[in-house]
Amino acid sequence: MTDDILTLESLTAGYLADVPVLEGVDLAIAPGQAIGIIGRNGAGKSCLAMTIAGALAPQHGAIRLAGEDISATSARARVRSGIALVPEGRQVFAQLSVRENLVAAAYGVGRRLTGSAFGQVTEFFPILKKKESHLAASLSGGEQQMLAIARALVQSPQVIVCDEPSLGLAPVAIDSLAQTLATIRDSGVAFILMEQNRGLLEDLCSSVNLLDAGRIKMTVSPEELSRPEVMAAYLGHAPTADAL
Ligand SMILES: Nc1ncnc2c1ncn2[C@@H]1O[C@H](COP(=O)(O)OP(=O)(O)OP(=O)(O)O)[C@@H](O)[C@H]1O
Repeated sequence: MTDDILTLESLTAGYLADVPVLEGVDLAIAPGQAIGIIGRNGAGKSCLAMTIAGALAPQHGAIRLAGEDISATSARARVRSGIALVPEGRQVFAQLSVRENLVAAAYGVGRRLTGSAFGQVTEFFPILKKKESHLAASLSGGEQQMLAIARALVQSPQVIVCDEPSLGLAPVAIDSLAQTLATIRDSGVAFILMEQNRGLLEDLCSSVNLLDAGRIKMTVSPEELSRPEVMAAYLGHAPTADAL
């Protein structure tokens, strides 16, 4: 028995039956720990996020939450048991207000959004409280990302899987996102970040895994990301000055 909240054991999975994208992935993550996943386009990062969240079923191997094998459970059961997905592209309900988006997320785990839950979550993102009646479509990209994370938080997750949270955000929005995610992590929530932004990985993660053609090719500390051989493995060629 370990203290890890989530473990993946020899996980093989893909979008189509018998066409594996991920092969033999092993990962372990403790409460209050964040780990990063990097990889080229098509390496399988989104496939990994969706398999952990239960949107894709494993073909082989196991996913354990607090030691219990949840590999065969549905996406709905996964989120109820404490695994929340913040999908690539945010996917908030554009034509619902900020508050309605949070009500819908709470409903997804069979709860009403209480005033105190709304207060707790918007403490992390005060702008969402200020804009609670605004349509999600009217929010900036950074605010929509905050809403996507707030939707996960109202589901009281033990693990949040974030697929490319910095995508399309300005540097200042990424800095502010990193600070907030660090506060959430320090409250005991575990994070898996499919992410390309080195600053965000350095601010949040204790280790970073390089996914290459569906396999974990190496695991490094965030500080090691700038090593030429790590960057070359990630990029597939010698690094240039602005890479990663
Ligand atoms: N819906 C799908 N059906 C079948 N194959 C898919 C589907 N989506 C992606 N793939 C394939 O699965 C492989 C992994 O894709 P995936 O999107 O998981 O990688 P990724 O690392 O998230 O890439 P990106 O950084 O471009 O989002 C790729 O070869 C891709 O072409």
